[in-house]
Amino acid sequence: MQIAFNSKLNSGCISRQVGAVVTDRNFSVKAIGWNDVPEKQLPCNLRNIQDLINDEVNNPNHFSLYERTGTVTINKNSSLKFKELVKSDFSNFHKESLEGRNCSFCFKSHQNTYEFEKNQVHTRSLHAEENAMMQIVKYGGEPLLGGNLFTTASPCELCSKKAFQLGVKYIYYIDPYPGIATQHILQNGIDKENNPILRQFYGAVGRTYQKLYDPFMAYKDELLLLTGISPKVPEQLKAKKVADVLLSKVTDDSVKNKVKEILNEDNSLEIIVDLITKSLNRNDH
Ligand SMILES: Nc1ccn([C@H]2C[C@H](O)[C@@H](COP(=O)(O)O)O2)c(=O)n1
Repeated sequence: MQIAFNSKLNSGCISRQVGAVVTDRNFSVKAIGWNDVPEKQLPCNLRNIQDLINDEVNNPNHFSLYERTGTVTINKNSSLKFKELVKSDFSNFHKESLEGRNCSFCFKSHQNTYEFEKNQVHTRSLHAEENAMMQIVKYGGEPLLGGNLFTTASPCELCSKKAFQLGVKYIYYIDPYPGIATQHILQNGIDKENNPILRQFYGAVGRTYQKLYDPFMAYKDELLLLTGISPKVPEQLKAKKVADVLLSKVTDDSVKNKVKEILNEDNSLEIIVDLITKSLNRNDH
């Protein structure tokens, strides 16, 4: 879920940022997605309303033909230009109030208001879940049959249908997204055992995850500081290392055999050190 949580930050949606991850049944990540416009369209957060409503348009291709020239039907006999409606909404806009920040706008909110509708299809973005699932269609990958969908917002009806169709088994979400997806789609299988299982995620995510799992130093170093315990070279190994040096220098077979015999003793290191010390003392005289 942390991957889904992080990926939502890539979203250019100014209404809500959502992140999603799809995995196979073994939780091996197969694709990641976030809600955003189709590739090579301009995300909402980068569009400037002034490019649409000012008569001197700087970037006309930042806005769709509909936004620039389309009309909203008011009733059978009358319609109003979308752009004029937006213009009227922004008639009191003073860019100074944003202190240099970009003034974008949410097409879905405006269009729905003008139509007196609540049509989520008007969102310019693909949903995070569908974007994740479509990565596999776009770039290739493995089927999601029996797999998992992690999403920071529960799936809408459209994404639920797609997850159902792909045979996703478990859907984990953080925030409930309004709608009838669960009762109407996810629980609607003829054989109930084929229904995807929707589970609200519990556990640490975001900054909490970071705080909980990010050690302030390597835990083994912290343990060393607290307990003073660290691995020690066994005495026998030390003896062997010293003996190896001795054996590489000595040519006399009887001395070599003596060294090998000493190595079999429990206190071999002590004996070797003792012998070397005695030999050094002898040389002193
Ligand atoms: N399960 C969901 C729910 C919403 N969204 C995205 C689509 C839109 O970009 C934005 C819409 O949010 P709202 O309905 O709050 O405006 O969130 C999404 O990707 N996945």
